[in-house]
Amino acid sequence: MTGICFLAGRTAALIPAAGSGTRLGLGPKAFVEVAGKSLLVRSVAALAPLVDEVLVALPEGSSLPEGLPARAILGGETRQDSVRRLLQATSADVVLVHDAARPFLPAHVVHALLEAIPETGAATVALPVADTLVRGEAGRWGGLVPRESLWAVQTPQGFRRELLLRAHAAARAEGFAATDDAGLVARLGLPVTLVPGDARLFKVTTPGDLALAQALARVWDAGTDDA
Ligand SMILES: Nc1ccn([C@@H]2O[C@H](COP(=O)(O)OP(=O)(O)OP(=O)(O)O)[C@@H](O)[C@H]2O)c(=O)n1
Ligand SMILES: C[C@](O)(CO)[C@H](O)COP(=O)(O)O
Repeated sequence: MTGICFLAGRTAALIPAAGSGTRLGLGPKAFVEVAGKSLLVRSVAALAPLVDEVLVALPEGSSLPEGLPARAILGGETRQDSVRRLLQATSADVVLVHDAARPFLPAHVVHALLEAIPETGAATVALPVADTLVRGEAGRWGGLVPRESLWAVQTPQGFRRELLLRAHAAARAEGFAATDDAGLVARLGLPVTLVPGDARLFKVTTPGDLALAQALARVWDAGTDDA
């Protein structure tokens, strides 16, 4: 396999990029550009050197930019559907699922994730919560939520492919929907390793996130941050 030598077999990056970007309001989000490069191009470029193949789930009627080192498939109705289709389109032994909407992916995070996968077969990048957390009740302070032991889940998430296929099949059979893939594995009662993530891995979801991404791109593209 390419680059990483502590995992046996082939590794594929699976990039769900078929969302409509409703909260951002600029059309299909993966094609929105930050400093001249789309979120999708940035995510593929971060992963392609570290894996054997890259597969991308796209919205109907769209195609990959020319020259991008990736293969496209048609995405599904939901993120979960898109990831299931991606899983079915590869025979890799290990898969890394990464949101196109998280364009700033440091290589050291991918290395740490790949290193963590063999122990349990399932691992996700996540960040310990740093803010005070509170329940909102009708717009008022409804009570503190202790933040100790709480992590905010990011992507990439890495799995033995067979394990994630099993988790997706079980979820589909039972009509269960989760907002991420590690949650489907955890739901089977199986362990998921948490790998410390990175603040720069935020998901571009709202116009405010896009403004942050434009600012970060200036140092990221100049190579003047510490990634
Ligand atoms: N049917 C879908 C829905 C989402 N995604 C992908 O899953 C990732 C996380 O989804 P999100 O940030 O929610 O993107 P959107 O669904 O595009 O955003 P919104 O919910 O605001 O419409 C994105 O890379 C998105 O393209 C996908 O592949 N297929
Ligand atoms: C997968 C994910 O990015 C982990 O935090 C998140 O759950 C995606 O959520 P979304 O509502 O589909 O953006």
